[in-house]
Amino acid sequence: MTGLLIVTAVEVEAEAVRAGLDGRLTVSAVGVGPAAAAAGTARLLALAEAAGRPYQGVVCLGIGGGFAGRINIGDIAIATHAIAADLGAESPDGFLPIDDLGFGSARFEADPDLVAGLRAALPGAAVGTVLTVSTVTGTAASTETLATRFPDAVAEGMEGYGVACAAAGLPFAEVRTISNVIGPRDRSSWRFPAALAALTKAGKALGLA
Ligand SMILES: O=C(O)c1cccc(C(=O)CC[C@H]2O[C@@H](n3cnc4c(=O)[nH]cnc43)[C@H](O)[C@@H]2O)c1
Repeated sequence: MTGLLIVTAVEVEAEAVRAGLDGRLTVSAVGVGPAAAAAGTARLLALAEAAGRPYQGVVCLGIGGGFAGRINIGDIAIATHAIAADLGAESPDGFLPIDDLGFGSARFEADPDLVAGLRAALPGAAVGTVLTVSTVTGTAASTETLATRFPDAVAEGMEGYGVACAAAGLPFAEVRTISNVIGPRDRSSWRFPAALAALTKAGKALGLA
């Protein structure tokens, strides 16, 4: 996969991806959350464009939470869609996404060619929707709500939708490696080494594909 910009939220994730890539693609940490990720990604794309070396696509890579029963810690998730799960309005009848409010869409489809390439390079990966949240899900009630609203969601992270917005029509993909089960907050149960090792594996696959 050539000409891709790979973005992560934090530097430790970027280092894990680079460890698999041998410097063949640019990997940059752009910040935590959809707003920081969108701004950071847009800046990198604009700089490359101004330098006459525009990127051909953007991949958001990082660790994430996984929905129990759908994916396991240390597994890799390839997004078919990046959906901003908390972008909209609450109502007595339930959550209203911005799609229903007439303000655009909370949902981006990942580029089918990039998804196909990733699936071929990472045959053991789970494939499904990856949610973008501004607040890490941390109660049983909100986990149940999200699992019901998004039956095909396998994982959540905090950047995918923002990166997709910044990509502004360029091919976009998102890959999450699972550090924790989504549910009642218990930071001691997060398995960073397993998720970072899976990021290195994903980086290697990207470099070879
Ligand atoms: O403390 C560490 O060693 C460490 C190593 C690598 C990454 C981190 C982060 O805190 C990364 C923050 C990043 O993680 C994503 N994430 C992970 N789990 C979830 C989740 O359950 N729900 C939402 N996001 C999650 C997220 O994209 C953050 O940007 C720490």
